[in-house]
Amino acid sequence: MTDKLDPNTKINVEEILEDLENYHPPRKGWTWRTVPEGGVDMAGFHFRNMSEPLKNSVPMPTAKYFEGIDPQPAPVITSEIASGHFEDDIRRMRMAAWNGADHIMVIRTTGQSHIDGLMEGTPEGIGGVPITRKQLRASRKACDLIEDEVGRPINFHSYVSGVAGPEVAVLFAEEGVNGAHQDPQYNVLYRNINAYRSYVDAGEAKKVMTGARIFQIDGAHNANATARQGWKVMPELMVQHGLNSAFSVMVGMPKDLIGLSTVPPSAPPTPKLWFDLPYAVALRDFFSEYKMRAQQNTRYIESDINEAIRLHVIDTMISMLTSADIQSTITPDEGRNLPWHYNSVRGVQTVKQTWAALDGIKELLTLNREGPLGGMVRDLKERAIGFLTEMLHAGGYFAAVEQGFFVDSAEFPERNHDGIARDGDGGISVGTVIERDPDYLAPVCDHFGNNNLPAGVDKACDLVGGCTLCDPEKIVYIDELDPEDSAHKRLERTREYRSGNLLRPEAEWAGDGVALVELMIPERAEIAVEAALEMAKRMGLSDPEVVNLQVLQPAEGCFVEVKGHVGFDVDKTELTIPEKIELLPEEELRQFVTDHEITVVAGTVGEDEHSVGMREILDIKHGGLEKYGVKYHYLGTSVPVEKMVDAAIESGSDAILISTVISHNEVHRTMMKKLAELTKERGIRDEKVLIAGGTQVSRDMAAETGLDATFGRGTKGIDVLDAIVRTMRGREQEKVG
Ligand SMILES: Cc1ncc(COP(=O)(O)O)c(/C=N/CCC[C@H](N)C(=O)O)c1O
Repeated sequence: MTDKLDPNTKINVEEILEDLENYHPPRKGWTWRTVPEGGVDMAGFHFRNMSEPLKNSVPMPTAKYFEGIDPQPAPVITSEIASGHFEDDIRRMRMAAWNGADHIMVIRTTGQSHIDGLMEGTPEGIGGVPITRKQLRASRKACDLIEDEVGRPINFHSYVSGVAGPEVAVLFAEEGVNGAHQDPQYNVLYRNINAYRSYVDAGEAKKVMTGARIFQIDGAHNANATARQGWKVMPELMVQHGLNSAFSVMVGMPKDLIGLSTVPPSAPPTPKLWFDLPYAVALRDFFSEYKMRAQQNTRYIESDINEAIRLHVIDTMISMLTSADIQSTITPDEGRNLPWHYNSVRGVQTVKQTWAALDGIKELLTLNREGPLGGMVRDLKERAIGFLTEMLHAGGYFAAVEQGFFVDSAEFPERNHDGIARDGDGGISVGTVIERDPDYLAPVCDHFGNNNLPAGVDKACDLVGGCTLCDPEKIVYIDELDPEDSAHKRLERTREYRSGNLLRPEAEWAGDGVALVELMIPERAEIAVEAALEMAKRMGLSDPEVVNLQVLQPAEGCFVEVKGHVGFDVDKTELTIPEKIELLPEEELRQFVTDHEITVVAGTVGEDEHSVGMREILDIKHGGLEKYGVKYHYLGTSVPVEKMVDAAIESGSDAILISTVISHNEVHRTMMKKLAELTKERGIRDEKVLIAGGTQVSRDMAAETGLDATFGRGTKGIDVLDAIVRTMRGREQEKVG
């Protein structure tokens, strides 16, 4: 079994699944990032809100301008995964971790809350992953390898809720799950599980989670997502946070394990900050002793990924203006499909980029609590306290639930009386709370409520020689219940696409063949949809589906995104992979230019009037040679090759750059060969670097035409400079011998 991942080798999922019956997690409990007191310094930049950098990671694309740095925000960053195939998600966890996530949160399969026992094996999930012992062991085992590879612990997370809540909590404690949602209000309000049963179960679950130091996230975010107008439930959200936190403390959970799941509740086009900032401030005023798990808005995201990303940037900014111990991401495509792995990465990048951009913001800006913000904060607090007070007058929590206090569409104290009411004598599992006998005794640890331990017994499980929470060897491991509906069967089907030679695009599952096409259709929406589907079909995409349409102007046209499946495989052994050109570091190129005062002569040769390409190579505007200090003499277009050579001699230039776009009758080759021959005739071939470029020119033409380097489409100034420097340096080294 590999005990270390190689960054250049795909993770071996089959190997992860081996010997799981003997796997036990190397540690239990939640881990926070290491945040150096004095900040973090990278590439000459000082960061104030960052944690230790990673050993291996994928920096942002623009990091290449800043020595490739990849600063890591101080808070834990969450990536949420829900695909139904945990075996495919293991690779996605690795991608998320390399992009900066250290909290992998796995959504459970649809309806798992209503299953009154533990699921076993590795069946396929819908909208999420069946959380089972085998799946947890495989995922945690993969996270062990991935955290070692990136150089930072990973918190694996799922959900404790539903009628099997306590059993799931024990399973998580046994298997080293590091974080879990646990909030009895979730059962009551969103799964209609009997309220009394939910709180008794929650007591047990919280006790067990505490024993294993599993970090708890509450469920208040669900009210944001469920309420008709997300910002109207702000007073209630603070009450919901309070109820779960207070109950958790009563059960014995330490406050450093209690996380408030807070979502900035509104979104543009409303004046978002006037709702979300006062709320964020009021919440942190009330609950300063607890941990803040800031989420991003999931209620007001539609099918446009860019709109979602912009919203999430603002949500992240609100975290930075207030505080976040965990900054959770919502994949920007959650408003249109189950999260695709490259969108999970985009979600993490949103936090990384925003955090770096606004690093230290609280040292530059202070929240003006003397202005309207102070009043709005106070108003929210008063409303929350009023809500709680009215609950007491109504007869307490369970009575308030029965009266529909929660998720009412009005902002308390206004009421529309359309909240979620739950009958204390109703709901799933009603009447299943059984009072314990006075002499009740269970020989298990971390057990909630009265457990009459005999005198002199410190640990309950001493009575039976250890329980599964203390002695993992006592855990009964069930491998598969249905070998046909298992990860192994699915892995057989996808092996060629994961470790063989066949390639298909994928978005969610290995080999799913999903591709996304972006089109601008110059027509009104109802026509644009049908046209886009027809075009996707003709491109060979099967089951095409429009996943996003943005009207650019009702008559002029629409931007349309179409998802579909490709029906072919690409065999990678049949691909010609060009050798990778490693450019010299930019600073090295600049220094060489300075030391040698490099000058070039440039022009378009023959009867050829194309000038744009050469200008792009020369001018500073798009990263031309000028950007690196190179001086140039530009001779224009339709320049005779003789004139280029004369000019190079007269000016003492180091290089001659010719552009030759026209290629009928191979005239571009003729021009290139002529330049090489002419410099030889004039006895200056080894003094000048000879370079040609053009739309029909390719890199391998240099050898056949006798030039030093030749370039085709997409060439940048730095590519040409790299060739000049390498050629000149090579000649210098030859001279030295
Ligand atoms: C407090 C609580 N308990 C259980 C479950 C899961 O319950 P089931 O297995 O779907 O019945 C949830 C789910 N939350 C929705 C997604 C998470 C959200 N996007 C987040 O990032 O926090 C929950 O909130």
